[in-house]
This record gives sequence, structure tokens and C-alpha cells, in this order.
Amino acid sequence: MSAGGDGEDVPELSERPVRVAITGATGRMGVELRELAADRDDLTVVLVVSRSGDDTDDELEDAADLPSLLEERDPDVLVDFTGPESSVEYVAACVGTEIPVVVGTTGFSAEQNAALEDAGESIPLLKAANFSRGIAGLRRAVREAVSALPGYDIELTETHHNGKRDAPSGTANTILDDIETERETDNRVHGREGDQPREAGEIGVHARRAGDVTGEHEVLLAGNHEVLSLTHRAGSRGVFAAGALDAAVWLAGREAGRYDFSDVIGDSR
Ligand SMILES: NC(=O)C1=CN([C@@H]2O[C@H](COP(=O)(O)OP(=O)(O)OC[C@H]3O[C@@H](n4cnc5c(N)ncnc54)[C@H](OP(=O)(O)O)[C@@H]3O)[C@@H](O)[C@H]2O)C=CC1
Ligand SMILES: O=C(O)C1=N[C@H](C(=O)O)C[C@H](O)C1
Repeated sequence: MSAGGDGEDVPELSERPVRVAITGATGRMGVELRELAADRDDLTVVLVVSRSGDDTDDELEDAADLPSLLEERDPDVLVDFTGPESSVEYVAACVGTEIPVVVGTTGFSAEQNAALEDAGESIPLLKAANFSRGIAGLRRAVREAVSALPGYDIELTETHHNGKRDAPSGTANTILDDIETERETDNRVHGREGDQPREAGEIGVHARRAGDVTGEHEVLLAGNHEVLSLTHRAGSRGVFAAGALDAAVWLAGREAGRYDFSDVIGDSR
């Protein structure tokens, strides 16, 4: 079985393809996941679930029946890119049927995050706001830069398509958490208006929604008469879908617990 990452702790699964279930199958990411999965031989899609349905697609099953469908189809892992409420509901169905779950959904409230943490006590649960390897690289670079440039002003800007609901993006929030850990501060300022200069230590956050931009994140560090700009641009949703499917193959057969995409790619820092 292909596990990627550090090659350690790979579960003793048979060599058959990993059986995957996909929720939110009509969504932007759901469609991408199904397309990419069809080209892979390390996994096979055994269940696609939709809340809204599509008369032209007879593989789609009704999301309302998820618990019984999971019993019947017995996937090794479920991949969820939907919305916060549905994601929590689908994860509960996975807990009930002891099926590992990869969560790519973003925009959870603190209470919803706590419910997912609880689920990770009884099933393997891998949640990540971004399944791109480039973003993993950006996070490392940002942590290095923040640590190397104390006192520099930091502004984060993210840009996404006009259909995205949550703002700032889950990725932006993850990068901001990294920055705050490095700086030992939490002073986010969302957008800017009014009549006052920037205060030292603020971390500016800007979310833009426009057209069909797949996803861009820029962290700007400025001070001492210089500017450092670190930027990631996703060229297509295939980047996220490929990473999520790698995560699904990696997660199947693992022990219960909370995992992150960094575990899949062996990024220890
Ligand atoms: N971690 C990562 O790398 C990435 C994360 N994302 C995140 O994934 C999520 C989905 O993104 P995207 O595919 O663009 O969104 P879409 O709106 O295109 O698709 C989401 C799908 O989820 C289902 N859904 C949405 N709301 C509900 C609900 N309230 N109840 C039940 N089902 C619902 C619907 O599918 P159906 O009707 O078929 O059930 C819908 O089509 C977002 O949170 C986004 O931020 C996106 C890209 C990358
Ligand atoms: O909704 C999206 O499209 C994306 N969402 C994720 C996020 O909120 O960070 C990841 C990616 O940027 C695309």
C-alpha cells in the first residue's frame, strides 16, 4: 500500500485499492475528487453521496441515508469537502460506523471544531484546511521569516473565487495561527478603515472574493526599509484533490486519533 510521507507506521492493510466514500459529490471539490480518483489505481470509489442530487448522475446516493450506506458499502475511508454543519453530521455517521474520515471542509466554529476533536478520540480523523504541498512549503517559509524578522509588520492577503463562503479562508487562519505562535501574540486586524496609523504588533488580514480565482495566499513582512513577500497560488483544484486522496490512502487502517496533512507528507515542523 502506498502511504507517502515518512514511510513509518504504515498500517498492515491488504494490497487491494483503498475503498473511498465521497460526500458533497456535486460540489467543486467533490467533482474534482471523483475525476482524479477515477485515474488512480491505489484507491477505488465505492460511494458518492449528495444532499442535492443530480438526475443525470445515477451513482449519487442520498446524503440522508449516509449511516446505512456506510454500513452497506463498507468504505475504508470517507473524504468530506462540504460545509461545516454537514461535515460535523457526516463525521458523526463515520463515528457510528467506525470509518476513518478526511475533512477538507473549512469555516468551522469553535464548537464544531470541538465536536471534530471528540470524533478523533474514537476514529482516525485527518483534518486540514489545505491539501496542497505548496502551502505546506509556504507555512514553513512564513514561520522561518517571522522568526528571522522580529518587529516587522505582517499583513496577510488571501484571494478566492466568488462562490467561497467562509472568510478568511481556512488556510489563512492556519497561517495566522502559525504566525501568532511564532510571535507569541494575537492581534489580528481584519481589513482597515478609519483614521489611525497601524499599531506595532498588529497582524493585518485581508480577504478578497473575485471571479474564479482558485486560491491565493500572500504574507507580507515589512520593516527596516525592506519588504519580503511570500506567495502561493493554486493553479487548479486538482492540487487539493490529489493531496486529499493521498491523505485518504494514508489514513485508511490507522489507529483512532487526530491527524494533519503534515503527517501524510512527513513535514515534522
Ligand atoms: N482543505 C482544502 O484543501 C480545501 C478545502 N476546501 C473547502 O471545502 C469546502 C467545499 O468547497 P467547494 O467544493 O468549493 O464548495 P461547493 O459549494 O462547490 O460544494 C460543497 C458541496 O457540499 C455540499 N453541501 C454544501 N452545503 C451543505 C449543507 N449545508 N448540507 C449538506 N451538504 C452541503 C453540496 O454538495 P451535495 O449537494 O452534492 O451534497 C455542495 O455542492 C469548503 O469549506 C472549502 O473551503 C476547498 C478547497 C480545498
Ligand atoms: O474554498 C476554497 O476554494 C478553498 N478553501 C480552502 C481554504 O479555505 O483555505 C483552501 C483553498 O484555499 C481553496
